Amino acid sequence: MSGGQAEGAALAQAIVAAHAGGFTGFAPEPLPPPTSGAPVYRAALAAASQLGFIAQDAECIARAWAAQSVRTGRFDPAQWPHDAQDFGLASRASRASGPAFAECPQALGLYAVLPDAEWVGRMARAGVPTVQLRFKSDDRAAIAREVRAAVAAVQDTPALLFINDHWREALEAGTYGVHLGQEDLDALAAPDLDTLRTSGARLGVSTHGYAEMLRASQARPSYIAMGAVFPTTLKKMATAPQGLARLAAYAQLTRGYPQVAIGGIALEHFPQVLATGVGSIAVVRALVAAPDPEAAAARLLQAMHPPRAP
Ligand SMILES: Cc1ncc(COP(=O)(O)OP(=O)(O)O)c(N)n1
Ligand SMILES: Cc1ncsc1CCOP(=O)(O)O
Ligand SMILES: [Mg+2]
Repeated sequence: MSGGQAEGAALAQAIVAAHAGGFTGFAPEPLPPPTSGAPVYRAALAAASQLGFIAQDAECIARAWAAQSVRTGRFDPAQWPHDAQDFGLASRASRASGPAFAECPQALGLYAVLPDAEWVGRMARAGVPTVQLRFKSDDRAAIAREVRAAVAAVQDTPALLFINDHWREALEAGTYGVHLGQEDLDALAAPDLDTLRTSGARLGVSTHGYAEMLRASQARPSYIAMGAVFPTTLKKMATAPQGLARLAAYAQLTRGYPQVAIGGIALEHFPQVLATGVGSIAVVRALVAAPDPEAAAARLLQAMHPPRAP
């Protein structure tokens, strides 16, 4: 090992030593091919891989760490990068990153993701402030019907309605917003994204790690969803559950956006999830699999807004 390599390995070990206690529970990932020779970049790439970040996220972390050390003029292994500029995360506030989607509340509160319009109406009437129709079907007529029924179901309630996947039907029905996954966003042609944005509909985007957050920010959506935080049986996830420490890091990075945490979140997790700073928690099974969904909604709403200590 050359002197330079030994120095790089020592820097990487210093980062791992400073953060292994926080980012626990992930097996090391293979070291991806480096795209820069900068010593801090290389050390951070090795450290992030050792801490279990997948290649595309390790690359983002390494680049951010190098940018941070240039910006601050020093390298501190304890200072995990959190600055949006160091990551190249597009800001919602700055017009320099392009036009943004319409705003939604910074804190969307309890967010119920629901399989059909009947559930949407039921949870809206139970006082859930944000609801999503996640109706999985290839039948265009059935989709349009269900979207219209969901719009009607929230009409006499203050609930904000997002439609998952079916953005054209959502626009036709004039819903408050649309939720898209990364693949949906990638598949959307630029003119369609413009149509969606100029319609005034809010856009939420799913993310599962740093690289997807940077990608999502390019669209300057109304909110960024992050997960899965914990294991979920509802959906096959391509990435491991991210856990609370990563969620806290993601929330810090994306604090210019309203944030939604999702995935395996149950009542008992609410205090720790809220402590990461996210303004919204999305759940499926905690409501639809509950023996009494209205009572479950009341408990989750209370956990979302715990009374302050006197
Ligand atoms: C609030 C919220 N976050 C994430 C998702 C997941 O959406 P997506 O990635 O589009 O996956 P499907 O739900 O379509 O399977 C969501 N629906 N809501
Ligand atoms: C749709 C979706 N996207 C990421 S996790 C998830 C499912 C969340 O369901 P649950 O709250 O029951 O784990
Ligand atoms: Mg989807």
